[in-house]
Amino acid sequence: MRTSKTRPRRTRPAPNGAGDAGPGRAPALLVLLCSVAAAAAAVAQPLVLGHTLDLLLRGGDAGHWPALSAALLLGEVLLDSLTALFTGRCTAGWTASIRSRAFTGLLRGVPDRARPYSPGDVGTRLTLNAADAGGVPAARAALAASLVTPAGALVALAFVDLWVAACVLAGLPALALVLRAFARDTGASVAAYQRVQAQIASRLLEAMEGAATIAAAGTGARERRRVLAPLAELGVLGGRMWALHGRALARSGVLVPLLVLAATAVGGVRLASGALSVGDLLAVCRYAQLAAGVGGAATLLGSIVRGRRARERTLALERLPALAYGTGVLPPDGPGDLELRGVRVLRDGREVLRVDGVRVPGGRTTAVVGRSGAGKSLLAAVAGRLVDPDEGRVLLDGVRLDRLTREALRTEVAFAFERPVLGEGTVAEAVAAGPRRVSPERVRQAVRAAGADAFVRRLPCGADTPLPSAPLSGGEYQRLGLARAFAHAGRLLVMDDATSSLDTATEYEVDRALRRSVRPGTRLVVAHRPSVAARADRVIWLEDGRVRAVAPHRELWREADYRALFGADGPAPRRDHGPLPEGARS
Ligand SMILES: Nc1ncnc2c1ncn2[C@@H]1O[C@H](COP(=O)(O)OP(=O)(O)OP(=O)(O)O)[C@@H](O)[C@H]1O
Repeated sequence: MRTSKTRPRRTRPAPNGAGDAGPGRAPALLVLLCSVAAAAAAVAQPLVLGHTLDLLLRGGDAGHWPALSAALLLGEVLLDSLTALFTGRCTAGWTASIRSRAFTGLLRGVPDRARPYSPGDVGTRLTLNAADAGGVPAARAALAASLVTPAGALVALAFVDLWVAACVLAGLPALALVLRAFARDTGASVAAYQRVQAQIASRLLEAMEGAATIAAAGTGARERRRVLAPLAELGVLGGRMWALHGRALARSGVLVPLLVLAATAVGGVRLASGALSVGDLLAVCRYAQLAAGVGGAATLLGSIVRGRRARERTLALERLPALAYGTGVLPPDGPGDLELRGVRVLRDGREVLRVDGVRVPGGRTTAVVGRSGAGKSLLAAVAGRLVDPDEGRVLLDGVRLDRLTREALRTEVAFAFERPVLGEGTVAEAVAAGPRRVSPERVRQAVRAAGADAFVRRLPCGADTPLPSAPLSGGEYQRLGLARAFAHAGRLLVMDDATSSLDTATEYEVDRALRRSVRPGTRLVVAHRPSVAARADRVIWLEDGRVRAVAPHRELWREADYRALFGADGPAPRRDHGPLPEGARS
């Protein structure tokens, strides 16, 4: 096995896309400012109200004090409304930014590396988790402000009466302990809860995708049990979280009234001794309540803990390894010679592909065959650099693929897949979408070459029919994927089982049209049918991730093992297998 000395550049984490650095500090700062101002108004109120009461009790003119009390009350209401408004904006901004970073990372990531994340899991991360994560900056600002009220209340209390302040201060450590225990215990439960939530979403999505299979097999009840199986664990975890929350609230629910009662008692004694006025007692009771309000931080603390876990989960998608591109370009008018040298692909510590010294001649068609799991799709992905090999190098016209710019790579290498994803635009837009603009004429030509023109004409608005409202069969949809690849064909076209849903006659027609009317170039075709292998100039035969042979189909057909690949037994036929178009063989 030859391995390259200069390893190709490894994957690296995707950089953040432009414009998704988040809404910055401003929205959270606004939340902080408004809530601190509201807290300040709340703290000032008892002092002003107490003083107003004393003035009124004395029967004199209270002057501007009643108006000041009313203004403070109004101001607090207004500031609370502004806090709610800015909290919503801040949360929405951060949610959008976190979601878009994760989404960008997901789209940039090497597709093969995103495989462990099921669609349901990704859906949960991008929706529920992103929303929880987006709430953290506003919750953090609100938490900071929520500490201003008790702290301000304590200072004001000390200003009114030191004895009552000392009494409240003595009770606060117990409340702080309750909060600490809550934050610590909640963290673990929240992480597990989010994991199980994602598990249920994944299973549900799988079941929806396989609805036809489930209906046909009559396994609906079993599937329902499977989807809902993690529900019991979710219930336990949810119960545990609520119990923690409830316990924290219950403890602070006992502590807070006790603290207020103690403060009132001390204030009463001070009133009796003449050290406090009635207005002062009113202020003291209110301040004791505000100071003990530190317990309300438990809810905010819970949101922050939950949001931080959710952020980690969501942004794990941003950190998916992405391909790094070079600055190289391909020599103009190269024939499209592809070469794989010392290529090794490892997954989970296992070698799943090893290809060394294999050349795919330019301008010819090479089929890749092998049993299921032999490594055909991986070879196709490595050949067109959807995945970098862990070792070795792939060269197109003598240039390493990982040294090419993204543009050079994607305009010269086109892919067609078994199950293309074409988006929600019109048929024509779907075919035209790609690394470069293509003319409407080229789109029409590609649609014809893919054998799709007849059914596209029958659509309600022809090629202008939006895909979601186009009643297409699997094979028809597949042909639109082929048309897109044909429209953007460069010097290398990789077709990974891209004609699997076509009947043999249509497949043959598509092959003829491909040779006649699509830009000539190198074709690498993953094939399951002998007819496709027969039409190719050469065949790469893979077995257990290794190349067993590279030769024309007619030569390989002499081997029983090769014939067995296609379910053909018996002795080798004297003539080639499958329909051979003119000029298809060298
Ligand atoms: N991301 C991955 N993680 C783990 N194993 C992987 C990954 N990608 C591919 N493999 C493994 O590599 C082997 C080759 O996979 P590949 O999809 O290339 O097979 P294939 O020949 O195209 O099969 P089929 O004809 O069934 O599509 C399989 O054993 C597969 O499980």
